[in-house]
Amino acid sequence: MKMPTKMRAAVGQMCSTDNVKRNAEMSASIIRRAAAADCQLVLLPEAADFIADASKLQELAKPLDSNDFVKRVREQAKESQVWVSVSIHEGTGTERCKNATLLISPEGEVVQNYHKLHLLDVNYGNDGPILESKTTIKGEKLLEPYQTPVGKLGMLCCYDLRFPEGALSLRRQGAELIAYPSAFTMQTGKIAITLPAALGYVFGAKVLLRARAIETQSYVLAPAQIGQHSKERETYGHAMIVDPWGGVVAQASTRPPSYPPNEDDVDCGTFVSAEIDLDWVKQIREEMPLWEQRRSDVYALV
Ligand SMILES: O=C(O)CNC(=O)[C@H](CS)NC(=O)CCC(=O)C(=O)O
Repeated sequence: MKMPTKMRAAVGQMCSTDNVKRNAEMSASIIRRAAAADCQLVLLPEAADFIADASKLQELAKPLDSNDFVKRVREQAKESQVWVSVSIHEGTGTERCKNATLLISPEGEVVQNYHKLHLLDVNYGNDGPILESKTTIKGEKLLEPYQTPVGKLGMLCCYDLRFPEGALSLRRQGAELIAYPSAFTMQTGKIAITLPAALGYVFGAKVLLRARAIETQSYVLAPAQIGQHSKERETYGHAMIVDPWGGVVAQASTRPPSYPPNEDDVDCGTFVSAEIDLDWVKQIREEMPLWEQRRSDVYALV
């Protein structure tokens, strides 16, 4: 009998605050509900553990072996019997943390820990300057795509989106799905398009997420933070799933949760899901064999 190849993945959208315990319960709630909706893989956004003032980093960023947030998410993955990916601030015992994306099995084990390669050190418009490297140690390697029931999952994170080499390299290593857990800034969320000016703004990251999906012929999974996290921090949302032709097949509501947050409402996170069709991925790659047509005689391959 042919194994079923159509499975479901979910991307979460939430508004993490400096209340780690609450963020853990919000994460668990998304996992529980997505599992009940027949998803085998649930992705939670960047900084799911907390979004807080840099002065609180030392206190809140815990190493993996003593991290109550991670413990709670692992328990829920096990209870709900799903694969989970979640991004956190991993404490290192130094002044800076690592921007870590964990992959957790349905047994509740952490099977991968990817550290964000590209840090958001920028100075533009109303957002800037932002210096992620002040608080974060950058990662040093890509991890080999991991075989999940939904497909081979390659891990990247948020700002990594702007460096297509990472996605191309993961595809070369066999990725069928590429994850970009994110906390998009308000300014990069919107990019101005000049023609026609009347249309105003399009969502910049959406352009990039679709480009990464099209050029790697892979599903792109982007869970996201949304809304007002504190007086100072706001993110853009737009959690989405893009199919390997670049179609946005799922996008979360653009409505942010209320601020200040209702601390008792741990079910205010949302998720959207999509069917993942690996037969189609295979077919697209056969019909348009980009990886056999690359010109290594002309340019360096990633
Ligand atoms: O650690 C935290 O508190 C949460 N992390 C973030 O918000 C990170 C770094 S500050 N955000 C991004 O990388 C957005 C990139 C972006 O928006 C783009 O490339 O368009």
